[in-house]
Amino acid sequence: MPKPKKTTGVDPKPQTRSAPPSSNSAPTPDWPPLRPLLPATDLTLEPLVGDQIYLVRNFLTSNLCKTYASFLASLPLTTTPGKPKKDEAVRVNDRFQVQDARFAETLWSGTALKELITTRFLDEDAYYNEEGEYEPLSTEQLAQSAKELWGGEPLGLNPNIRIYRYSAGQFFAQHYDESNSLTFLPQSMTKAFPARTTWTLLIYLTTCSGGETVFYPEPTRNDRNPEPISVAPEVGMALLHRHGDHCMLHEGKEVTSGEKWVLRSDLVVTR
Ligand SMILES: O=C(O)CCC(=O)C(=O)O
Ligand SMILES: [Fe+2]
Repeated sequence: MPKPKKTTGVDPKPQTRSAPPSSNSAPTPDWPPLRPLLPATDLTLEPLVGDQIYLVRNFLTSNLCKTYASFLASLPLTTTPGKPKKDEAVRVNDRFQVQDARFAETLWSGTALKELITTRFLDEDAYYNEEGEYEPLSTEQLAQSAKELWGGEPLGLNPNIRIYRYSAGQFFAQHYDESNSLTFLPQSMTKAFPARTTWTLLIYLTTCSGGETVFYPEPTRNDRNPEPISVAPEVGMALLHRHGDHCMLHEGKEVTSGEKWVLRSDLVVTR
């Protein structure tokens, strides 16, 4: 098997809310409003592999996904070449990329994501002491746990928004996602932070045949031949996986029928 590659395609230039769009980026789309949504209280961050992969089912409603898939089809998507540049993973899909800090902020705080990531990321067990009694965490304890899980204090989402459409025959070969450094200005603050991305966010807008995102755990002494972990796209499901130094090898399997639409960003935390 050829050595898996790192992906690029992430604009490493620092971006802030007030930064003018860079000349090589597309004009920001007139995104449909993110409604209807389920109330945040109906959603959970479900650990698929603790500390590595989390799912949020029904993160976007199926009506909203339909609206988005047809809206996104009107954007100028470009087919990535089958022959990648040196050191890039083979990736064959249609893609659209834009720097849009405002949309990234809406996706963060206009949905359940911010709440799930900053306050509702712990397992039930974390709230029970050794005697089995319920013991709420202090604000400081919660912030410390968030920092440990997310690799820093969560600030928001990467303004670098990527849209993928995979039709039958298209795929994204095995690779690791890289962490990127950026300067980040959260909506509610006046000061920009040195920041970096630590987790990949994928939001599936459709289902299809094939097209699973498959993760390959590293063999360990206890498990020399771990089973791959396969996630089949579900309408409106969000997937978060750790990237950078602790990224699991993964791929987007070939779509065999239908279309797989994915919206991608990354979690941004303090550096
Ligand atoms: O489309 C997928 O299932 C995987 C996408 C991916 O790995 C990426 O965007 O880096
Ligand atoms: Fe990836």
